[in-house]
Amino acid sequence: MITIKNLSKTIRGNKIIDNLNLKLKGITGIIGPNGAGKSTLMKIIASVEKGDKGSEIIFNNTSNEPIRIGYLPQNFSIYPNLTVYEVLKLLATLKGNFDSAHIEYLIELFNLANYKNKKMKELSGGTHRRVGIAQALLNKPNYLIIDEPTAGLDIIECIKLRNILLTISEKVEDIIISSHLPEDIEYICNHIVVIEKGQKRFEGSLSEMIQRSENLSYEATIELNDLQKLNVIGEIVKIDKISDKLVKVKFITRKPIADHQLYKPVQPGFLGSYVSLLKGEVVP
Ligand SMILES: Nc1ncnc2c1ncn2[C@@H]1O[C@H](COP(=O)(O)OP(=O)(O)OP(=O)(O)O)[C@@H](O)[C@H]1O
Repeated sequence: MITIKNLSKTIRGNKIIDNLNLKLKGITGIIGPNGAGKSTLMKIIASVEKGDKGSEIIFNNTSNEPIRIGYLPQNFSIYPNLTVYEVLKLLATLKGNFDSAHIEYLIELFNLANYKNKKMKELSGGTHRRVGIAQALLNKPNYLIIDEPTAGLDIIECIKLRNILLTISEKVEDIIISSHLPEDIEYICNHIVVIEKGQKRFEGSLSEMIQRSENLSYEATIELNDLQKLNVIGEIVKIDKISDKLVKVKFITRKPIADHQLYKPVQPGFLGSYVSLLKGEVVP
């Protein structure tokens, strides 16, 4: 578990992180809108940056192993003219942990065998991201910090990477993933932190998060032309097209809904709960 106490970060007079207190355990997903402070928080946990005076990050290591942190920054673009193998070898050496068998294991785990001799600048976004996570595992970390694992990836690459992260989770004490994609968090994480404007809006399990916004979520089948009217009643979180004119819409609202023939109460799901939290519909 990683305990974060009174963490603040001020950059040029702006409070980017505002007194965060968190207990991160298992696979934690940090989610929030653009500019919420996720990357800044990840950098501080990875010890790349420091919090303001009085901020504490405590690694509650359950084993006798020394603390080793693996980190994938949001923008991982290094050594464009080196091959995948050369990058892994170089970074392992720099981390003081060159082990060719482990590099081969990571190449296999991340399905990189066909790219071993390709230059970094020749890789697709998905392959690049896989190399990024592989390099974060070079020092056999017990804490893994991955900033936006699926940034810019297509849906198939996203699914592959999520599966790999689940596989890795058995080998490390804690994984912390930040994302602005609800799917990343919903499918991988057992502990969720929602931050906005550097402040905590929620911390807990998926079921606890969903519980917070129960009785706020509804579904209705309406004419496409009526979508704007629904926008006045609540916040639309999902639209499924039924025909050229009809759509099934899921929305959240705190306003009392009388017509339960038209508007049926439904489970909010992760996305509904997340939007409720950001819209201040539920009390954190
Ligand atoms: N070095 C810096 N100097 C000035 N402002 C910064 C710096 N680093 C971050 N910020 C500001 O802090 C805020 C939070 O940035 P951060 O990158 O941590 O957010 P984020 O939640 O990761 O956003 P995104 O999802 O867009 O990546 C933003 O308003 C950003 O402009």
